[in-house]
Amino acid sequence: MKSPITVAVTGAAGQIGYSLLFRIASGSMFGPDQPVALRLIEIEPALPTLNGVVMELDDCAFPLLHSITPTADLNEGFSGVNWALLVGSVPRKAGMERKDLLSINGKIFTGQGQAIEKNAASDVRVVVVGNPCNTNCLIAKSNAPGIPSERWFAMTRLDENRAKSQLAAKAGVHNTAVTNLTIWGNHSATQYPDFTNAKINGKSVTDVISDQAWLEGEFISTVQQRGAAIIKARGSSSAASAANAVVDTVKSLTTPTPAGDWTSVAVWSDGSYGVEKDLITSFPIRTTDGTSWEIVQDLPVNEFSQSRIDATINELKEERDAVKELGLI
Ligand SMILES: NC(=O)c1ccc[n+]([C@@H]2O[C@H](COP(=O)([O-])OP(=O)(O)OC[C@H]3O[C@@H](n4cnc5c(N)ncnc54)[C@H](O)[C@@H]3O)[C@@H](O)[C@H]2O)c1
Repeated sequence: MKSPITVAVTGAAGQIGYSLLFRIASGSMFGPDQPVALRLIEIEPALPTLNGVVMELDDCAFPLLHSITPTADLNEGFSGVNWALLVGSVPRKAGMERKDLLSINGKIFTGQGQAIEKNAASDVRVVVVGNPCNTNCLIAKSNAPGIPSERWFAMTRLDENRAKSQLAAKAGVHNTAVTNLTIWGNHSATQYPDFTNAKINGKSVTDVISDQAWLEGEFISTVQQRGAAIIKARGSSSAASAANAVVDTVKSLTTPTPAGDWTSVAVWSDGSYGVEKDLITSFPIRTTDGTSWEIVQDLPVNEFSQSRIDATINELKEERDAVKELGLI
């Protein structure tokens, strides 16, 4: 038996946590022969609810679940962790400005960044899910300067999965036929799902779907607005699909990418594709060894794509400037 991987999940008593923890504990994230030690981090008032989740995890008798540590103490929660999945954050409420949200959540992610740097294992990798996830990741990373830049990720995989599913439905194929789908930029309504470089059964999407107006219009807006559509339909935000995307994100970062394909995840910009350095931006990413990764280079970016990418990058710059002004980075 392998020795356990230690995984911290913040916001563990929340909606996403309620799906995610059971997927991790069952082996979906790290494989059927990899034991996991879970560190479940919550704010003090949510600990009783978290206790109920722990009881349910116990009741599953998962063979791979090595231990469970529920805690509101960041030092204990991040101690020796190999993966930190930062899901918890405060949702935007009616009347709250984006700046207020950045300020409230910013404070959470400064503290978590510092605690990760102080306590985590030397190989720690961090995936930020709590919104606004790109900028929260930037804040946490800026507060943990000792952790290498390539270990920080923010989640855009749910957007990639949504985009693949929309393209598959339009083309009348199974979603596995859709590959090479990049989400560029911010996980927000400005994100750009790039159909120009995506493929369906190895062919360019634009060769398979001739309805260019749909691709440039409804397809993009459906993906951008999918979160809002789910809130409207369900009365609460996407949770099981978000948890599934966290599983997919970690799996894609820990297993070699299929030849010729890539996945979407927001990473530290090294200036690729003219994106300002240091922004946490979603790019096409691939890994050959499941540890290191690279931004796929030299994809064609036409005028339409460039204008969309510029819009989402501009939003990221505005968020970065706002948190800089607040003294969070
Ligand atoms: N990146 C994505 O694709 C994506 C997709 C869906 C949701 N999200 C985001 O994920 C986050 C969580 O969503 P949810 O539906 O689980 O929300 P939720 O409100 O159900 O749960 C959030 C949990 O976080 C906890 N929390 C708040 N502050 C905390 C802190 N400082 N430390 C630890 N825990 C804390 C809360 O107590 C709560 O239990 C939200 O910000 C949501 O917008 C991101």
